[in-house]
This record gives sequence, C-alpha cells and structure tokens, in this order.
Amino acid sequence: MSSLKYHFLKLNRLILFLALTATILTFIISFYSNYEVQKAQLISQRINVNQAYAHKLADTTEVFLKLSRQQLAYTANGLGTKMHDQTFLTREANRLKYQTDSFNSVVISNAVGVTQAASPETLGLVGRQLTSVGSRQALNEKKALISKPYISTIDNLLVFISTPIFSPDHDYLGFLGGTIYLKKPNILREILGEHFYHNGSYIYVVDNDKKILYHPEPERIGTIVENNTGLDEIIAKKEGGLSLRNSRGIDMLAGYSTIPSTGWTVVTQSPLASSLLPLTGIMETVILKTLPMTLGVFVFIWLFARAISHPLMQLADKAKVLDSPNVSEEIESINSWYVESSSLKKAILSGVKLLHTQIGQLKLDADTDPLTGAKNRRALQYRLEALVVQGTKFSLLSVDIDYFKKVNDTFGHHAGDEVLKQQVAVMNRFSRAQDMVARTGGEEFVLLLTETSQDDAFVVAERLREAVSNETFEEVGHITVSIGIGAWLNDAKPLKKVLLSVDEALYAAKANGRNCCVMGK
Ligand SMILES: Nc1nc2c(ncn2[C@@H]2O[C@H](COP(=O)(O)OP(=O)(O)OP(=O)(O)O)[C@@H](O)[C@H]2O)c(=O)[nH]1
Repeated sequence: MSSLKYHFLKLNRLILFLALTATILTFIISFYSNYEVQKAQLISQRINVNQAYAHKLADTTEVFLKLSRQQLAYTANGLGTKMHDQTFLTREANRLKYQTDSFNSVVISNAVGVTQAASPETLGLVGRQLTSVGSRQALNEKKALISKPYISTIDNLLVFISTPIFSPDHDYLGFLGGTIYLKKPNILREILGEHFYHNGSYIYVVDNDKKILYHPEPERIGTIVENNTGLDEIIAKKEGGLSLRNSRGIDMLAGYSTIPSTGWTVVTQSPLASSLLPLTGIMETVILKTLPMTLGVFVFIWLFARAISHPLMQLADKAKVLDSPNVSEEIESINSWYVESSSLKKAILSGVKLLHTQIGQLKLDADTDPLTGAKNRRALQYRLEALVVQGTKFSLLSVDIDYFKKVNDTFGHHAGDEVLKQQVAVMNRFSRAQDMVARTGGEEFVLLLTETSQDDAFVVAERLREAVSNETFEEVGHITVSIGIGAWLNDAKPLKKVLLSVDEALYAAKANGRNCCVMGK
C-alpha cells in the first residue's frame, strides 16, 4: 500500500516536473526569439533612419554645391568683358565672399594664374602667381571644377570650386574660384553640424580616398580613416546602410549616401549599444505581458497531465481490490477517455472476469462431488450451519444404497459409478430450489428439505424409496435404498444430535431388512 502511494506521488511529481519544464522552456524560447526579433528590428530601424538622414544631408549638400557653382558661373559670365577693371573684379570677389557666405575665400585669376582680385583682401594674393593644386587644375582643364581636398599654399586644407572666365569671343581669360576651408568654420559644417545627435550618433563626410572632409571632431578632418570595417563597402556602394566597427573599435549602425557632384559620401552613424537601449524596456514589457499567459499555459498543462494520469491512478486503485464484489462495475464507471487508458481498462476488466470465473469454478469444485455433481459433505455442513444460524427448520433424509458392494462385484466399478450418478438424478427429482442433494459417503446420500416437518419428510422418504426401487438402472437393473429421517426444529436439540439420530435411524432401517424408511428419535 505504502509503496503504491510512493509511486503515485512520484507520478504526480513527474507530471509537475514535465509541466514546469515545458512551460519554462517555452517561455525561454519565446523570450529569446522575441529578443532577437526586437533587436533586429531596432537595428534595422536605426540603420534606416541613419540612411534617410545621410540621404537628406547629401541632397542638401548637393543643392548647396549646385547653387555655389551657379553663383560662380553667373558672376564669371559678367567678368568676360571686365577683366581689366580691377575695381570691378575686387567688388565682385567681395560680393561673392560676403553676400553668400558660401566660401571662405574667393579669387579671380587671369589666364596664366596671376591673381587679379581676392577676398578677403587680407590674404594678400593679388598680383601673385597661383600655384595650388586647385588653381593649376582650373587653368589646365578650363572648365567648372570641384577639386579634391588639398593643402593650400598658406597651409589650409581646402576644396576649390571654380568656373572658367571666357571673353564674348570665347577666349579663355582665367577663372573665378571659391574655397571652402575644411578645418575652419565653413558652410559644410553649418549644413552637417546641425544634425549632431546627443546619443553618441554623429555624421562625417569622406571622399573616395577615405579622407575625412567633415567630422564633429575637427582634428580628424583631413586624416584618412583606418580600421573601419565598413568603409570600403560604403565607398563602393554609395547608398545604403550597414553594421560596422569604427576605427575606435565601437560597433556602429551606419547609413550613407553619396553627393553626386563630388563623389563624397555622407555617413551617419549611431553606436549599436545606445540604439539597443530601448530593448530593456521592450523586453520588460514582453515579460509582463507573457507572464500571465505562461502561468496559464503551466496550469493548463498541469491539469491536462493530471487528467491523463487520473484514470490510470483510479485503475491502479481498483487493481488493488480485484476480489471485491462490485469491482467490475466500479472499473466500468471509470472515465477512461483516451485510447490507452480505455485499453488498459478493458484488459483489467477481462482479467477480473477471468479471475471471478476461476474463483467461481474453484468454489464449485470445493463444494461439489466430482462423480455425481451433487454437493459434498463440506457444502452440506456449511448449509446446515447456516440454516441453524438463520433459525430455519429442516428435515434430513439419509439415503444409503442397499448391497452396493454386490453391484460393484457383479457389474464392475464403472457400472457402480453409473448407479451412483443415476441415484443422484432420482434424488434431484425430489429436491426443490431451497433443498439440497449431497453425497456424504461412497454410496450414502443426504436429501436436505428446508421448512419441512419430520412427518412430511417421512412421506417424501417413502416416495423416494419407491421411486428408486421402481427405477431401472442401466446394466444393473433394480436397486433399493434404506432411509433414516431426522429433523432440526429450531429447538434446544443441537445439530450434532440431529445428525446422530438420523444416522441411528438409517442404521435401524438397515437392521430392519433394508428397503425401508425409519424416523429418527
Ligand atoms: N463404484 C463405486 N463404488 C464405490 C464408490 N464408493 C464406495 N464404493 C463401494 O461401495 C461399497 C459399500 O459397501 P458396504 O459399505 O459394504 O455397503 P453395502 O454393500 O451397500 O451394504 P449395506 O450398506 O450394508 O447394504 C464398497 O464396495 C465400496 O467399494 C464409488 O465411488 N464407486
């Protein structure tokens, strides 16, 4: 009993363990996948935002450059007939420098590279031969240009935007150029600097040689970017977004866009760590929202698993008391709602049926005389004791075949057996449902008549005796019986004495010459 209870508890714990493990695993998996999805979404969002910013800034810069070039072109157009007018040239240079604020300085050069006018005038360039990269390029190519960044003669990192000056007859007269000093306050810084974020995000501009043209840290302007894992892709693709590690080893989410007229690329990037900061809050919300559902799932799994084990536990309980009288009905009433438990129930039920059949057969065997099928002495004894306990009156006919030895000797033992069987058949004709025919010895029988007086029993005995003597027994022919009669009348006379008086009556019948009935005293 205790061992079964132990196993039962183990099953319960097993179910609890199963439910807990399944729930926790589901929770971890869903939390993890949620985390990954949210993270990927935040990264993609940040890259997209940076890409949009880079694109917008590249556009704005492109518009600025276009306007600057238009201003230069328009002014250059008006200079074609005025190259000899020093005052006019100086005024135009100053107008371009101070009216538009697009350039840090403006120069007007003649066709051989000698400065005709410059603004601000403090540069002291007028009358001097221009030798810088931008000037030489303008003189050589004689067309509108934006130079690569270079260091000027007066040690400024600059880009030079120039346009040629032609006479009305299309003779080349020189060029008009504006410079942007990259390391000093300039228009690019005004355009790009406004968009500096405060979460570690920043913008920089590089040319195709990875030279920095704009950076929020001025000391980096003019330097070449090294150890940046994404810059090659940025320069190659011109437009897009990606994750990269910058030259300082910080993981960044970058968007980039190229300025078409210069090939410079605007890169907008944000640290991965700060971009993922909202993840903590999001995941806290995910936990808060999924926890009640997870608990619900746990309770559901637990209850469901219990529902699965319940019929098994009930069947196990009933299997402990298979010999109890109503066990089949009780097993039948168990709700075995799924196939396996139903099969187990059927198996137990057929086991119970077999057991009961065998018990019944054994009981029958233990109570029955195997030769004649009549009850044996033991069964008779139980029945008599039960009647005494109940107080039910009864009479007994002790029937003994006369000279049976002779039957055996004359016709053989087998014929004798047949006579014994037929004798029981005759007696059964006198036995009612509540009566009993028993074989109490070799050729001795008892007919128990309940609720029957001794006188009535005597009448029955006489009829029986006559019936036997009239019966034809196969092979043997006719036999007779002697009968002793007694009765228990629910009085003071004990059963033992009744049995003794019946025996004595039979003995008397034998002594009287047999084939007769004698009442006991
Ligand atoms: N065929 C057969 N004979 C049995 C069986 N049991 C006992 N007998 C025989 O029954 C006979 C009983 O003989 P006895 O006790 O001398 O009685 P009887 O010959 O009937 O003589 P009385 O009772 O005095 O009339 C014996 O020969 C037993 O062997 C049995 O099961 N089958």
